[in-house]
Amino acid sequence: MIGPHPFQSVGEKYLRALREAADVEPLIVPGLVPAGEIDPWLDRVDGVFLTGSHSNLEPHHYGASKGDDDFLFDPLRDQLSLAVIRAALQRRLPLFAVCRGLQEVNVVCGGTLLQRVHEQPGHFDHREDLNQPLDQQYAPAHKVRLRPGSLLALAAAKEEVEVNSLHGQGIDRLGDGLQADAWAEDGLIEAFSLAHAGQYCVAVQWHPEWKVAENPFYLALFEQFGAACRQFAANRLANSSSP
Ligand SMILES: N[C@@H](CCC(=O)NCCCC(=O)O)C(=O)O
Repeated sequence: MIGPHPFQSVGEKYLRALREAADVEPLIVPGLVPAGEIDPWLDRVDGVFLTGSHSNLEPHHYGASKGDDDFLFDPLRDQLSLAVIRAALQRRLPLFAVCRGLQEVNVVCGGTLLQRVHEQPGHFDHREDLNQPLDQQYAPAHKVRLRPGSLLALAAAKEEVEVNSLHGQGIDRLGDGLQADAWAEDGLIEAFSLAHAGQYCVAVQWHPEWKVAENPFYLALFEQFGAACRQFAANRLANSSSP
């Protein structure tokens, strides 16, 4: 809501990272597009990027009940994202998911979420301090261990990196066909990819779009996504011109 009017918006930092780091041109799909009408949009793109959001997935999407928290929900986002993810997986479209986006892909693949990670025994608080300036909120917050051989480990050129952390929810059960690629020190899965190698799909719980040009690891993640989109576009062209 901006004043009395509802708006649909996307954070500029995501658009900058896509244009300046991935070197792709973002197209913003309105949340009003019904799930059954996304095909014409997906026919025109070479990849899908899912942003973060302060809102949470409605728990019924993963068989859980709403707690008594005053969580912010966004059913339009839910219905659009979940439909786009299903179609992107079916089309083998490159898929890069950040924070809420990771949670959405996990749920589409049959996984579940912890609604309050900080209340789980053995987990620490992964939320940002909203009273701090943005540079502090998006500063490196904890280490993650990267799966050897993963695209993340390739991007980092090492097996442990520090990442920012701005989320109250997280992966409980990892979805079918997904492989964990990063773990926080408290064991929380912080990133995953598809277990099969036939499609670029990287989902991370942190925010690599933040000042992406100043962080070689974050930059490499967007460059990988941009390369995957261009490969998809080249394959599409080759298939369309082959007899
Ligand atoms: N609401 C979910 C996901 C958190 C998230 O995506 N935060 C993004 C903050 C704003 C932004 O940078 O886009 C959770 O709390 O786990």
